[in-house]
Amino acid sequence: FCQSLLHAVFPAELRVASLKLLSRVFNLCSSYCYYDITEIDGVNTNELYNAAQLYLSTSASITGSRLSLTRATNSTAVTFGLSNSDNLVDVFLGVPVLWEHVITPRQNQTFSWRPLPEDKRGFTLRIKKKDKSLVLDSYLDHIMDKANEIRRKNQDRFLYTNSRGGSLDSRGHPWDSVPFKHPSTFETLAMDPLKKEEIMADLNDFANGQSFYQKTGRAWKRGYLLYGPPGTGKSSMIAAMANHLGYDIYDLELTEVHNNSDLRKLLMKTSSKSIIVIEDIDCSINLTNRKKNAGDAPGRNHHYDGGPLPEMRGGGDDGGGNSITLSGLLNFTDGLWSCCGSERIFVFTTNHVEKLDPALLRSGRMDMHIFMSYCSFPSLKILLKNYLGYGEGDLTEMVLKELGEVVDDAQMTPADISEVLIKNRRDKDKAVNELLEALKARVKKNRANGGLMREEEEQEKRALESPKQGGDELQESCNKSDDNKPN
Ligand SMILES: Nc1ncnc2c1ncn2[C@@H]1O[C@H](COP(=O)(O)OP(=O)(O)OP(=O)(O)O)[C@@H](O)[C@H]1O
Ligand SMILES: [Mg+2]
Repeated sequence: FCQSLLHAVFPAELRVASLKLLSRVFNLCSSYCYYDITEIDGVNTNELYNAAQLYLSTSASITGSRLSLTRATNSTAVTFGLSNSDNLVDVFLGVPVLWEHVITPRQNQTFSWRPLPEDKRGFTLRIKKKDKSLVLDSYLDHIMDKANEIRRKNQDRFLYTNSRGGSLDSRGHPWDSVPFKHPSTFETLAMDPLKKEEIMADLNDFANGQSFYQKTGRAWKRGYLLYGPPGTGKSSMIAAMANHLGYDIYDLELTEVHNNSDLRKLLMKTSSKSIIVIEDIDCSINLTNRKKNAGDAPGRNHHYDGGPLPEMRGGGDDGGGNSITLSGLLNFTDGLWSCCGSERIFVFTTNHVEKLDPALLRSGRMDMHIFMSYCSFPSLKILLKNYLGYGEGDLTEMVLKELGEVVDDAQMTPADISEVLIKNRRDKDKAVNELLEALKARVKKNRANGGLMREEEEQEKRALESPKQGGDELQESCNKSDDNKPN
């Protein structure tokens, strides 16, 4: 009754005006200022709202009395949030900041391009007027940074592929994505611990190196070449890298890319903080022999000889089908286009490093060449721990010595060894015995073959450890093999 009386006595305009006046007087007297951060600003989603929610979720979980819980699609973590009208005090650089979450029902739907949620949500941020500059200068940035960090930690990464052969999806994206849930980590990866440390340090330096790259005028990217026989953990290493840094993976299928401009488009649609992978680079595309096959310039030596890249001399594409060129690929990884977006890692893998064009291996192209070798003794110990739970001291000295003696000469890949261990994982003693047998049998077989394979491996490894000199050596050996070829 009172309300209807009030409505009758005071016309609407007067009511609004008096409310405005009241709030002005209140604002003048108050020593606080308020910021509203609404979920939807006009028709756009307000990123700051989402960030604030995530940011507060870390402190809300400890101090809040009534919390809302959410779990995003594909996320493994639950996020805490403030419920309606709940308050929370956050302290930033010694200054207390009060947050309130306000949810009000949305009044009759106004016209918009997309349906809006039923209620309006927003945070109100209260801070002393004297601390105003602090909020505007650094607190909001701090929230955005922190939220991004939390998001990366919570969210499972995505694995993208371009298997659709260049066609776009409804939103104009050339990449398909699936949640990336590979369990491989540096801890489970069997390789020489020192080398592992080196790679992890390199990755950390890269991820924390924003100012370094800016200062030196370099694009914020890094290239790794992983090479070695099948089953030595190249793909596992890539997964471990992504898990270590919390990056997404773009698995680039070169055979599905039709030309250089498609390649560029794909690159432009990758996000930062990602690893772009080209697996089996020697097989996925025939970069070196392309022109020869097309009948252009017969008899050309297809190895890089210091002049312009082979593909550049021909000029243009070689007609239909797949016409990516080496120069196009290098432009993708190295050129001006490589730095649209930042914080990107390129990883190439190959089983036959000797087949790669030396232009790809030149120093500065791939920053780190990582040889994934056959299982060594330290790697073997990691596998024994992974599969059988054997730690330091669980196996007798004698068994360890025996394993150590044969493992190098056996030249078994970690994949081969895993196979033996998985098969017998219910009976640990049997697993170790069988492994010893398998290793010894391999040693015998290798000795019979004269150990030729191993020598070649070593040579390859030496060639790549000193990239400059390696390039020459490699080219020599390639030329030699060319000479031997029947014409
Ligand atoms: N270094 C390693 N550490 C732990 N597990 C390994 C390692 N190498 C191989 N494996 C195991 O062997 C399997 C095959 O390894 P992976 O796919 O990483 O090899 P790859 O080097 O990529 O082989 P390919 O050259 O054929 O692609 C994996 O499932 C993994 O469990
Ligand atoms: Mg692989």
